[in-house]
Amino acid sequence: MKMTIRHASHPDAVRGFDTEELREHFLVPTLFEADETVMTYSHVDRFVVGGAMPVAGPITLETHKAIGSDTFLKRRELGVINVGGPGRVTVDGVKFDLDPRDALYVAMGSVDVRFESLDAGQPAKFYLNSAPAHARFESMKIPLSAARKVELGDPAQSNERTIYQMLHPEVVQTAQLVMGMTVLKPNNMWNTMPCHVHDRRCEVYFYFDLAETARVFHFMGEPSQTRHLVVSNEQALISPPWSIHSGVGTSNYTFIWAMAGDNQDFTDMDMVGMDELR
Ligand SMILES: O=C(O)C(=O)C[C@H](O)C(=O)CO
Ligand SMILES: [Zn+2]
Repeated sequence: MKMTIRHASHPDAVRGFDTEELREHFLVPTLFEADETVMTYSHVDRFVVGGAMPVAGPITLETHKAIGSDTFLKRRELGVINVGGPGRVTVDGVKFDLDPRDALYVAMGSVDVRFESLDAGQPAKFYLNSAPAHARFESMKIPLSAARKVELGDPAQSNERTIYQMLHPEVVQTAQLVMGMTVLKPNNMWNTMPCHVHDRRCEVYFYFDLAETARVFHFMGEPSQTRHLVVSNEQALISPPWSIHSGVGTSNYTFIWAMAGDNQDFTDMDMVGMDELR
């Protein structure tokens, strides 16, 4: 396992960051390496974001000193969404086959977690989000078709999109993880604008379905001090609770969002008026 540690940042400090510092603190540039688990541990809500891409054989979820337990999920829960070819996750001997875009919730206390691809020519890419848990719920597969679907946006604002709420209290019980996927329709480039902050939860974004030369300009920062990160395909970023999170692409794209914190209420957002943005 490869592990990078990120510390939490105070908004007053971030005001002075240049482009490189912003990227070092908030962008997660690499998630998928063949036959590796690549993880970033953030001290924002102790959120772990990572990827597992099994090619030559299965990958086992290992623990790390940062996790502080003899198994990764002893005091944590895990959300998985497959963004590659067909794959399988085996949790303590129970097999969950995940087609592209399917999700899996893995319960706290699960010990033996293995990731494998079902077609070596088209490896699975398991995008991983983990947060501390206080109780064990049941591991459960959430096929894309079982997600709670919300249609949003307007072609006049270039933001028509479908939100698939996958790890959501109305779909599966979790301790704190909330997770899903937003698919922008063709010719629609904006997500989450008008924007919001939600101080009760952090949010982690993972952008994909982008061509090699396409980019998303992800907006962050305090409403009165906005900054941006230029994001390529299959990169993630950590959005601290005090930050807006919104983006515009050079083409349409898909992203996975995940939240952890004091509540699981998707609608608990503090909307930011357009006249507040600077
Ligand atoms: O497209 C959107 O709008 C979203 O996907 C919103 C995010 O899920 C979000 O910010 C939830 O807090
Ligand atoms: Zn949000």
